[in-house]
Amino acid sequence: MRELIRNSIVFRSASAVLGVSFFIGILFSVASYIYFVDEEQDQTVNTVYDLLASLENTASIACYINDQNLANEVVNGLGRNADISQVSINVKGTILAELVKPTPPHHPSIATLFRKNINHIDRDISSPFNSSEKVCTVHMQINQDAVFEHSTSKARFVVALLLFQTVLIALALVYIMYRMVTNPIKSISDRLHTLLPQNGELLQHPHRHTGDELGQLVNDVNNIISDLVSSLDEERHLRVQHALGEKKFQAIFDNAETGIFQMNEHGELISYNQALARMLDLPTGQTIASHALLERISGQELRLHLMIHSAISEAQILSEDFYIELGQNKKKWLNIVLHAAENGVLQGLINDVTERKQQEEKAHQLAVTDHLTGLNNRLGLDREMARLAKENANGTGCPFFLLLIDLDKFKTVNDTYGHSAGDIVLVHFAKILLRTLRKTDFIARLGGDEFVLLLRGLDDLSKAEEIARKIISQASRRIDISPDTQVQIGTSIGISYTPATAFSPEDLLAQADAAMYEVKQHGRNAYQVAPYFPDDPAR
Ligand SMILES: Nc1nc2c(ncn2[C@@H]2O[C@H](COP(=O)(O)OP(=O)(O)OP(=O)(O)O)[C@@H](O)[C@H]2O)c(=O)[nH]1
Repeated sequence: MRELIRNSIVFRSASAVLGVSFFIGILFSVASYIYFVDEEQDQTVNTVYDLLASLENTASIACYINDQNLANEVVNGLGRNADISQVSINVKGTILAELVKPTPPHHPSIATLFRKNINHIDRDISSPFNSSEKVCTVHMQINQDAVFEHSTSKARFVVALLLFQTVLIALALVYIMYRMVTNPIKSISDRLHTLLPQNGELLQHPHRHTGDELGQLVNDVNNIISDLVSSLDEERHLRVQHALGEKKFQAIFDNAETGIFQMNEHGELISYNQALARMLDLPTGQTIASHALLERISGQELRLHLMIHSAISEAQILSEDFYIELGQNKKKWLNIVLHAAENGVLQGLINDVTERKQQEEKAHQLAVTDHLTGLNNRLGLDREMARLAKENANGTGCPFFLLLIDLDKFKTVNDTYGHSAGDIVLVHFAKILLRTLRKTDFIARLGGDEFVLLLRGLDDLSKAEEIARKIISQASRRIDISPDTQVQIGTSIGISYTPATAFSPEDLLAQADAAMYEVKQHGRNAYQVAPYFPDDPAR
């Protein structure tokens, strides 16, 4: 509390005014004191001279006629002056009259610094009849202490008056400052302490300060308060809106069927909703399974990291499908949509697209399947050949044999027994192929009675020839097209080969086709191996 008072503007301004006033007052008082002491001492000496002048004629007569009584009167007259301690009249070295007064002991003080050094006055007295003839000398000893005491008492009075005036002016100044400045400021400050702007309260103008600087200050503070209150109202309104938005988002986040998540730039989950936990088969609980997504898409992490990098660096919304396995026979396709939010945080959505993927797969399968035999069709072959060509070019492929098969005299079956009989033959032949080949081999019907086999991973021509022979043998057996009708067909096979190096699918097929054409030319129902030129740059 004492500290508060000491720091208050009222206390400090009053102290400053009083301090400055006293300093100036004391300065002027000291100057006035010195001046008055000096003046008074000069005045005293002048008075002594005046007194001597008034008695000079009497002294002149007393000396001239050598009248001791008259000289004593002059001496006593001069001696009545309190500032003279000793008077004597000397006539030609002889004292005619003398007065010596007892002097009190001298007490030195700091004030005596201003004392003038006037010891004595000697005055030559002229003859009453001839002013140029000196008849005697009057010697006066000055009582310096008396002169000084007399002078300082007057100066002290003046100084006291001056100090009193200073005190009065200082107090008046303090009072005026208190009434006009510090008290109004204090009342504004006290009001500000208890002001409740949210209740619409404003500062009041101090009494008689409406139009001056303090009035302006109050107006400005009120304007700031009003602006502040309206800003606070706006902010409160925004906060409410924000809270509502958050609630809505939280409801969507909790109840959405879509998985919603946040992840960091390393692919670690920061937060996710229930839908995502269900999709990834995560245990429900407080702990965030941060590595769950990376674990579930095992083997495709690089794709996710590339996606994260692009989302951040290109500020794009990216979408990709990922394949996950949740235990045995529980496979899912998830579509992940990702975009960078801020500070390396990414937001994303995950949808289960397993059904769509399955339909796509079905459609794809349908597109590459021969409807009659269930084998691959030409499109299927083209895609498979393109895939193998890419693998071989990348160095990740394998050698294989291509067998191009064309049934012999198939047209006759169609023409003799009808198209459906031809279909039975085609399906029968397809079954032979499926029976004869490994699961890893590829079988396609290009159309009509033309088939292609890809014996993958096979590097041994004798084995390819053995398979060709087996097919020819099995296909040559009679086929029942109805309980009482049988047909027999033959097969012509052209064989081409590629090692695990880059190859041209068209060339490989053309080589087999040429070999097969040779077989047709030379009696059919046999196989022919296309010549293999490992150094042929055209391969
Ligand atoms: N049944 C049936 N016949 C088809 C189908 N697609 C094409 N064909 C017929 O299959 C026949 C194939 O003709 P070719 O291979 O030229 O006749 P081919 O008698 O085998 O002659 P070579 O090969 O020289 O022995 C044509 O008659 C086509 O109409 C089909 O899906 N089903």
